Amino acid sequence: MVPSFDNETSLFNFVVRDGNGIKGIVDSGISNVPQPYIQPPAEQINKKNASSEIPPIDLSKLDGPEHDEVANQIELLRLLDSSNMGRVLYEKALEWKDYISMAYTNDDEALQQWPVECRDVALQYLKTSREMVRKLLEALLGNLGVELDDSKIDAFIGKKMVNMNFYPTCPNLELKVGVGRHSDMGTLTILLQDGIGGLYVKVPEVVDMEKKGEWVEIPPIPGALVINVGDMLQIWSNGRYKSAEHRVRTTSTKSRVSIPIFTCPQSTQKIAPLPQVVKKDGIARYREFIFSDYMDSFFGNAHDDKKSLEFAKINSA
Ligand SMILES: O=C(O)CCC(=O)C(=O)O
Ligand SMILES: [Fe+2]
Repeated sequence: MVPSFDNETSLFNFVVRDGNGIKGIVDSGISNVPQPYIQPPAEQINKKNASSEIPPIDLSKLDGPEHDEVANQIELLRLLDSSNMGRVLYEKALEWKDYISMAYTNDDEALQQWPVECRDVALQYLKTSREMVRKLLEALLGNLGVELDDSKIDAFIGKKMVNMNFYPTCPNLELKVGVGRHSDMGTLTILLQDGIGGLYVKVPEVVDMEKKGEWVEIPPIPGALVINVGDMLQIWSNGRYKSAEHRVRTTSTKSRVSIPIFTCPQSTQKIAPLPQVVKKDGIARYREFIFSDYMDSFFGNAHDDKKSLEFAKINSA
């Protein structure tokens, strides 16, 4: 039976006290991680080799004389980037995290339906980020020669979701559990992480960069947000922006919190590479489809090597 979360402690009691979440399992005093949560050896992160040299970008400079330079840095993100919205099934291992997903349609509904413990702060975070997301999208599309105006914005980010992720400590198997590799499905993901670390991005094989094909850590930087380009932006850009594969490692000593905002199109939105880009490229690398069909395919398959994008790829392109 689905429990009802209608007071300030019922959600906590269900997940933690009654042991239905990962934190509940850990608090019950287990000494071994249950098998379904252990990533297969090939998927485990070797922390020693995973390093990071990715500098943060100061987005406030988009409004000043350094606009072009910063827009170019954002352009570089296409090499590294990527929304999953509730990926649970079909992974190689279950995720070592407790999380809630709060889908946003309007303020009234959010205030009615989101958990009372966090709805105000989550709504404030969503609203505070709105202008920044818009500027970012403007810069990214501007780099492709596409102008973003109010009439178009919903086609790109008409739907939003705030998640709150809690990764409890993992008793005895450091580095072996977490969140498996995936690219986010939507347009842009705005990720706030605490100071613990453990987020890794894979540098694509196809770029001329020193660490190509390697997993690099995206260390927490106070005051910085991580921006992931999602699969939809890869498709709209006809493959110029790459949605990044990323994954999360948990540790045996410190729990971790992250709060992504996923932005994506409405489920009925038609998606296809932007005509301006196809014209320049002389070829469309992805076919047209409806976003809900992409979601079905995304959630129905494991996320190796960004296979989710195969759904839309034109193989002869
Ligand atoms: O916790 C993180 O840093 C990333 C979480 C993530 O990738 C996701 O929820 O899609
Ligand atoms: Fe993600």
